[in-house]
Amino acid sequence: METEADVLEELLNIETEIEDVQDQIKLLLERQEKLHERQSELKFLLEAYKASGTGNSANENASRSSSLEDWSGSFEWDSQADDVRLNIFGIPSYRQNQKEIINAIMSGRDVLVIMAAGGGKSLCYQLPAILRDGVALVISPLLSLIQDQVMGLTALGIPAFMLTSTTSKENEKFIYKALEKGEGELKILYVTPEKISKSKRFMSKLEKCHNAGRLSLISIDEAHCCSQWGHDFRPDYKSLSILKTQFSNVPVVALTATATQKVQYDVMEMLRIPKCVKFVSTVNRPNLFYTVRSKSSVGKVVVDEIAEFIQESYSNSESGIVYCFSRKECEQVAAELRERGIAADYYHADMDVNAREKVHTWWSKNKLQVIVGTVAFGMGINKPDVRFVIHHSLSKSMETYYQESGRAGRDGLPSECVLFYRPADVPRQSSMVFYENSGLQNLYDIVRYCQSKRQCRRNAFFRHFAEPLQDCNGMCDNCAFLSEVMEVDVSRHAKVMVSLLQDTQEKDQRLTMLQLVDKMKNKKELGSDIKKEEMEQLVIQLILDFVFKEEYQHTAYATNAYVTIGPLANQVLQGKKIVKLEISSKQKNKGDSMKSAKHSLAFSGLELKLDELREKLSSGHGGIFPHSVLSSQQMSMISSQKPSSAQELEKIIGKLKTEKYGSKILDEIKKYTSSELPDNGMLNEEEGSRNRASKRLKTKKGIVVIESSDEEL
Ligand SMILES: Nc1ncnc2c1ncn2[C@@H]1O[C@H](COP(=O)(O)OP(=O)(O)OP(=O)(O)O)[C@@H](O)[C@H]1O
Ligand SMILES: [Mg+2]
Repeated sequence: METEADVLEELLNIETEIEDVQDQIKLLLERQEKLHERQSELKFLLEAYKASGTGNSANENASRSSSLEDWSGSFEWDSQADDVRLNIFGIPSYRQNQKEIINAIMSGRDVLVIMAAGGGKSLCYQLPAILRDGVALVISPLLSLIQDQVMGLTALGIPAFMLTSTTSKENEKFIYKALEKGEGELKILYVTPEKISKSKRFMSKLEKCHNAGRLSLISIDEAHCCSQWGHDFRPDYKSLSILKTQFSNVPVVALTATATQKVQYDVMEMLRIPKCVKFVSTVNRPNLFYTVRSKSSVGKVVVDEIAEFIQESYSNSESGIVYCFSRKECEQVAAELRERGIAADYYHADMDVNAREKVHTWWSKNKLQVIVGTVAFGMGINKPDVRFVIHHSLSKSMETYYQESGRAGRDGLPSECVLFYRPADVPRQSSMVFYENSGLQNLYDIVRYCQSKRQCRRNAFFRHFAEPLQDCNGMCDNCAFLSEVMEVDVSRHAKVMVSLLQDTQEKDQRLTMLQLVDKMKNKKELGSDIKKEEMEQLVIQLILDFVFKEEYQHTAYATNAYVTIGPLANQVLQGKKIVKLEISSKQKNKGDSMKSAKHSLAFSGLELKLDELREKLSSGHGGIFPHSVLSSQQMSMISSQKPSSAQELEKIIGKLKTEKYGSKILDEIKKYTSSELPDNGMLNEEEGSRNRASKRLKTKKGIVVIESSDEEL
């Protein structure tokens, strides 16, 4: 006979099972949504393959243009464009897609450019701005970006101005006159989007300029700011739709470093350029070496490791960035790096604008080696020769990590991106992002990237941005050290962990990740075959696998993250789910990964001399940035070709720079070559490059040759 108690028990069991099933349904629905998203991305890719008619070569398709028109052919402006490229910009050849984009703009078409950070988007609109008659309007979101650009263009002798809150009355008058009456020399005018949305006066002058046929093109930089789906939405970008409405015959060029399909459509719609020619270059940055290093739980040890890395690999003050989680952490890490002899300072949103600008400028002028920043140190960074970006803590998504790490190596030279990861940083981040739309999903994507010791880091980016896979060329830690990883079956540990958590929950108690790991240590039956760090890694693995989930509770001071039972916990208990953990058999940390990536990172003796010279010249030319005088690439070309006449030098840096700095550069080359040892061409020891020569020898072993040149960027 069934008693009331029996019925009650069965009812309770059924209710628990229903909850369990509901959790699983939710999970499956989420999975279905992700699959749908991926399905549409793949369909798009397939279309792109078909449209380009190039079969299935990933590399060919890494660069896609949505139009069938051929923009790489000959055009009437070719020779003039080549002349401006070399003799004004000092750029010896085009990079991937630049020529085609320039041709499309010159033909009067609207254009959407998706090109990785440092790919060379600026040239794509600056060169047509010079070739076309009239004034080009450039909209850029940040004052600091605008200032850098105007300063760089002015140094090249290009009449570029900005109209912002910092513009003098005199310059404002000049600009308005130039717009209204075509008086004075003005080729490129930079404004922030607020100028378009808020200044009627400006808009009326712009209309006059357009009516007189003098508005040559409109360029919208960092165009992802238009979209709410982008990572940096700016409401003022919305008002830019007026530009195409008012000036329908003027070509609009929208440029951004990353944009998912959704963002691309949004940008096209927002800017009213549905028929634009779209140029999508690969997200691949072949010159970046990606590494994830395991992070100690002791703060001082982490800073020691960062300092050691910088001092070992970048002892000549090559620039870098260290990203931290919080403002307090930034200040602390900067101070500790300074204590260890590294010229570092911090940058975050709590500082006043002047202090921030000062730190940024010092760093841009190589007077400070490292900026320790929060995410606030973001879009305005224009420095091309950042050699390393270190993440002291986890980023909140793959997209932000791609952006932040992508600030390294914008000049195309080998650079490193190192992320210090420890599982305990996950709840720290998740308690900040869990309330954001897809916040946890995005975070778990980057956590998967960090936890993996096998998957190519680069491939993770290709997958994320729905791009065909390309070769990594050994340019990530996992590709370089694959053989040192074992997969260990930890199902037994997972089972114990699940039951432990279930018991705790039944007692109405909660556990954080670290508390759970602590309790696991007391489980005698497991012995000590997996270490504490691996146990932490396992908890995160189980969260990623839906065996556990995170839950949050607000206190007066913080939001705490707890680990609770997830929808697939029963599968582990019933032995239906095998849990595996990737464990390194050897510490691959101690910088060996970096060494394999080193590829002539160090300047040679002559480059070092040129570096000193550009430093001097830049302060003598109104304090422009050293890289505006000579880029790292130009220094390297000069040092290998050693031109001995102005004509030879011109072929590398163009006429304008040769006229300005040529005699000093040639003097430096002459001085240097006459001090070289006559017999074997080895460096004079005294010239010996502050350790660089010996460092070169040390790092020459195991060089990974990056086959890409500029063309592949
Ligand atoms: N064809 C080229 N050859 C050599 N260097 C180039 C070429 N085109 C651009 N550069 C250099 O590359 C660096 C990056 O260019 P640019 O600032 O235009 O990048 P970007 O695509 O706008 O990147 P971001 O998204 O970070 O703003 C600059 O120093 C620029 O002078
Ligand atoms: Mg740019």
